Amino acid sequence: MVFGQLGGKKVVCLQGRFHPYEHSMDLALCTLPVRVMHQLGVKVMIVSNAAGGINTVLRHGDLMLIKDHIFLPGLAGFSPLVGCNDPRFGARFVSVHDAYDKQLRQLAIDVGRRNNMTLYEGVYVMSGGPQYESPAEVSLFKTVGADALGMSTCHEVTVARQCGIKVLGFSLITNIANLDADQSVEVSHEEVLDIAKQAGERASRFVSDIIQELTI
Ligand SMILES: O=P(O)(O)O[C@H]1O[C@H](CO)[C@@H](O)[C@H]1O
Ligand SMILES: Nc1nc2[nH]cnc2c(=O)[nH]1
Repeated sequence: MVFGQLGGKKVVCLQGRFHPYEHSMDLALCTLPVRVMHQLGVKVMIVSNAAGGINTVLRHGDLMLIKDHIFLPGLAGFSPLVGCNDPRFGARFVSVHDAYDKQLRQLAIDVGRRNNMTLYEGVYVMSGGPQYESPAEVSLFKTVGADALGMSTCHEVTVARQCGIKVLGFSLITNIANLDADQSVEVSHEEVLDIAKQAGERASRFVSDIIQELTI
């Protein structure tokens, strides 16, 4: 965790995140930093991730605001909220209806517009990974309404919502996930890292501009 000030606000920044595929799907462990942030008094969490584009409008380097998510591991019982519930972190049963705060999304859209950025809005689906998806799996996700695909974020957002932290999330599209099994093009982690590196500065400027304008 890095502590500092940005736009007159106190911020804490994670230098990385724990992925369920790195920790045998122990989602309670992977979300510990979110619970620590709650105990520190954090009110707003901004999450970002690298994701494969499913929606055909999405191209390499695009930013997609997350409007909603499909938490596949969570639906299958791998939720950070299973097990004993500690009421210091919120209720046993949690609504994620408004997981990605509408006012924060509007603020991000306004900031993007002022900076002439093209911003998409869509649904992020989290798979367990670490293998990338087969073309048939991507096609399944497309059918159920997903626009972008990754292996993170939903477990962190679920814990944040349980704690009452408001969330803004966006995906950087690092690869086109929507591929044909007969094409020779495939996703690689090198491609993901390369596009993420190129977009780093633009994405961090976007986040700082949003933080400057936060009124919470
Ligand atoms: O979601 P983040 O951590 O940004 O990274 C995404 O990119 C990695 C795969 O290339 C996976 O970890 C996936 O979740
Ligand atoms: N699951 C998944 N995660 C990603 N992270 C970056 N790209 C991808 C992708 O295509 N699929």
